[in-house]
Formats: sequence, structure tokens, C-alpha cells
Amino acid sequence: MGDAAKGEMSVPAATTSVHVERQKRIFKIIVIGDSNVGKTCLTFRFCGGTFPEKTEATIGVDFRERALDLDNEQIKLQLWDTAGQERFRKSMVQHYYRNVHAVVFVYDVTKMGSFESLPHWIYECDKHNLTTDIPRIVVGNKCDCRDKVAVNTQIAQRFCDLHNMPLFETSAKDDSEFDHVDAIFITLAHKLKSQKLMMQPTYRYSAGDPRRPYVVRTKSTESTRSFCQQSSASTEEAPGCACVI
Ligand SMILES: Nc1nc2c(ncn2[C@@H]2O[C@H](COP(=O)(O)OP(=O)(O)OP(=O)(O)O)[C@@H](O)[C@H]2O)c(=O)[nH]1
Repeated sequence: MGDAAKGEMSVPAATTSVHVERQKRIFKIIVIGDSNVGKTCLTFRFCGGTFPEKTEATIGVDFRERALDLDNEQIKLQLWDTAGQERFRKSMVQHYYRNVHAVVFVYDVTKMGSFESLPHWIYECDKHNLTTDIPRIVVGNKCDCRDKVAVNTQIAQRFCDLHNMPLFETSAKDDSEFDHVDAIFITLAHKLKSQKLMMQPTYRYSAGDPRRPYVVRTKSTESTRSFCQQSSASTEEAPGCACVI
């Protein structure tokens, strides 16, 4: 009698090899605020290391990424530089707010109007179900324009305290502030890294491996998170969730 007839199945090697490959955690950070406050320049400064000579109004969204090594873990920050102008936002808005891990609100310290718009941008986030447990920070940009400052630090600080967000004042333009821009995003990265919400390290399994976890695409950050918490709690053999962002 053959093995199969005895009830034993021979399993092809491809399905048994646990090809586990550690992947970088990717954190999606949206950068929002009025047009012209310097969102493109800040993200460019952090990801590219320089201040762009010339920028044009962002249409829809631009992406910039930077890999970081934090405490021996490679992570990637994916910055979504969003359009400040309403007419360039319309078609993309749904995409901005999907599976966001952190929000950076930017205003221009020389334009009171851009600071006064912050409640509008906060409301936008709330409307799209970005809960307050997602790290949010406020950046007052263009501090190099010292003689044109219109938004006083104390007022900005009071606003941020009220909304429970840290405030950073900096300049994407001023070369001496380069380290500061870096520090702002790296601080955020540390915060994200320490929050083990949905972004457990993911593993790549061979196709057909029964241990391969489900991959879900969902529109809601909240439901993604609760799914992931449930799945990692109930699936002993799947060491991390494989949510796709
Ligand atoms: N002085 C000074 N100018 C800056 C700074 N950051 C940006 N700018 C200038 O501000 C203008 C707008 O910068 P962007 O980065 O394109 O602004 P944005 O917020 O991305 O604008 P949208 O794409 O329309 O939403 C450009 O002329 C930049 O050169 C800064 O730190 N200091």
C-alpha cells in the first residue's frame, strides 16, 4: 500500500519551507496645511537634504520617502506632501487619509491666516476618522523670516496645548535648521516605532504556505487596526499582520 493510501500526504517542499523575510515597517505620514506654507520644502529638506530652489503648487499629492535606522531597526517614513489648494485636492482627498500613521500640520509663521486655518485642517482629519491616538504634530515654518513673524510662539503654543499636540518652529530654508527639521521627523518616527499598534514587523511567506496571513485592504484606519489586533491575537502562527498600506 502506498503512502497516500495510508493517509499520509507528501507535501511539496515549496509549501513547507517557511521563507520568512523581515520587512521594513513603513509609516505613512501626511503633511497638511494651507497652500504656500512650505510643505513641499519641508518634506524635500527631510528626504532630499536640500531646500528646493523652485517649487510649484502641489497637485494632488507627492510622495517622498526616507529610510531610517532606529535602534537597529530599519524603518521607512513615507511622507505624503498634500496640495494646500482646494482645487488641487478634490480628486485625491480619499487617498490621503487612508491608513495614516501620523499627521504633520504646517503653518507659515509669517501668515496669521495659515495658523488660523489649523482648526480647519484638524476638522478635515476628524472628518476622515483619523483618531487622536494617531500622533499629530504642528510645525510653524519659515522661522528664518524673523522680521516678518506674525504668529507669536506663545499663541501657537497655547493652541497646541489645547489640542494636545507638540509644536515645532523651524525653517526648511535655513541651512542651520537642517538638523532641526531632521529631528522633528525623527522624533515622530521614534514615537511611531514605539507605538506597536498595527505595524508589527511583517513577514513574507512563500505562496501556498498555510501560515501566510490574510492580506486586507480596507478604507478605514480604525477597522484596519482592530482587524490587525484581532488577527495577531488569534493567529498564533502568524507572527505579524500583513496589512498593506
Ligand atoms: N523663507 C522661507 N521660504 C520658504 C520656506 N519654506 C518654503 N518657502 C517658500 O515658500 C513657498 C511655498 O513653498 P512650498 O513648499 O511649495 O509650499 P506648499 O505648502 O507645498 O504649497 P502647496 O503645494 O501649494 O500646498 C516657496 O516659494 C518656498 O521657496 C522657509 O522655511 N523659509
